[in-house]
Amino acid sequence: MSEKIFSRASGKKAKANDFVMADIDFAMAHDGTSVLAVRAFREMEEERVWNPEKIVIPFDHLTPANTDTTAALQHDIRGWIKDQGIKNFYDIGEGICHQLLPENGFALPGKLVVGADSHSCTYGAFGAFGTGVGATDMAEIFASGKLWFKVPESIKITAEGKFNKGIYAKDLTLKIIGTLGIAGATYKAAEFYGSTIESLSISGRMTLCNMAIEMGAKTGIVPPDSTTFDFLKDIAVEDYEPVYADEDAAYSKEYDFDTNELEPQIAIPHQVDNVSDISDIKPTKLDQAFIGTCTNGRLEDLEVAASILKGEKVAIRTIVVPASRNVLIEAIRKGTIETLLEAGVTIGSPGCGPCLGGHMGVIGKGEVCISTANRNFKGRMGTGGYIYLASPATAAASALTGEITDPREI
Ligand SMILES: CC(C)[C@H](C(=O)O)[C@@H](O)C(=O)O
Ligand code: SF4
Repeated sequence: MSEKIFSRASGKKAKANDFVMADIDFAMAHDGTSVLAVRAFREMEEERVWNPEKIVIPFDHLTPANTDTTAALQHDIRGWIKDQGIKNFYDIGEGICHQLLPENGFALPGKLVVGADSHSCTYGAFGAFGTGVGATDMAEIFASGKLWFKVPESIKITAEGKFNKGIYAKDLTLKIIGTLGIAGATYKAAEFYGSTIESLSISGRMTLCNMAIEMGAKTGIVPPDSTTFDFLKDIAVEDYEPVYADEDAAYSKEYDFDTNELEPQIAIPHQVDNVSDISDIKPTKLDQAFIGTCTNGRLEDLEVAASILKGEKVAIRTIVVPASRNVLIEAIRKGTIETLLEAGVTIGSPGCGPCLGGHMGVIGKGEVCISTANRNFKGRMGTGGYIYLASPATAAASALTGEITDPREI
């Protein structure tokens, strides 16, 4: 799939390990990285972006601004965006970049979608080649619409079977990363196949592809099917042509997972591949639960949490941050937010929230948080804190008891 996408984007037959200069279909930078990309763009003495229609800028990481420094930087970028005529600008409260690009039809099958954020691999859920680059590379894209790539080799990950009750895409994702390791897929494109993958909703596929970078992958890709096309029906911003791997496509490695007996999975601090079945986890007291992020802040995730918390009261600080304004509105319409509020949950404004420790739920020294995010690095949510990663169901069940709890036992 990757060779086909790069062949189209570079205008010549691209094979794994070739170096190509590729045309970017859509480019994204957020409030954090746009500051650095625009600085580099100015240093390069560039004046106009190559195509304002192709650039998408969501403000999500530190929004609403947490300090006067952040506010001033955001003010400057808003001016630049206006000046450049960039219409696809999503200001505070609209949501997380990796939620907004899909919701607004920029993540499309067969496209090359590049973001100045490591989790841009999320767009692979739609059969795009989605990948993250540094801010200076993004400045080059802003200027020319092109960037060089080494075409990655591909690995094939097949998951067969049906989840039992209480098991979700996040559990499969953590299982895969725990098995391959944080460097298990370095610079590879991970293609996902099998009955489990086919049965995943768009939301579940996004959870899976979102974390491809956590095993070092350049991207994760799910072949587009009717689930994908239904989702994109009225929202795709332009025409697209899906690509599929050939029957005899070469993979540098293949992995098989049986999901019939999968248990809830937990990633233990401070590494994402330090993954364990929940039944092997020692009793662990918690100070906070956080449900949100580009990994698990969608409507489905909030609904799973609400179904567990309905009519109950949380035992610890519990923060829910919807991934976008649309998610929040839908969750209000369906009564999900009311259920969560009645259970004692704190709702944050759509965006990254405390995911990377900037605001809205940072944890203190020695504190322990169960989180639905994608990273549990040391200090990420606050110096001296401990982060356990899990599904929204496990996080909600744990919020009720105040310790890591199997959602199948609630
Ligand atoms: C701030 C940004 C550069 C960073 C990333 O690229 O991933 C952030 O989104 C994260 O999740 O750590
Ligand atoms: S929600 Fe977290 S992982 Fe996702 S883009 Fe924001 S900071 Fe990065």
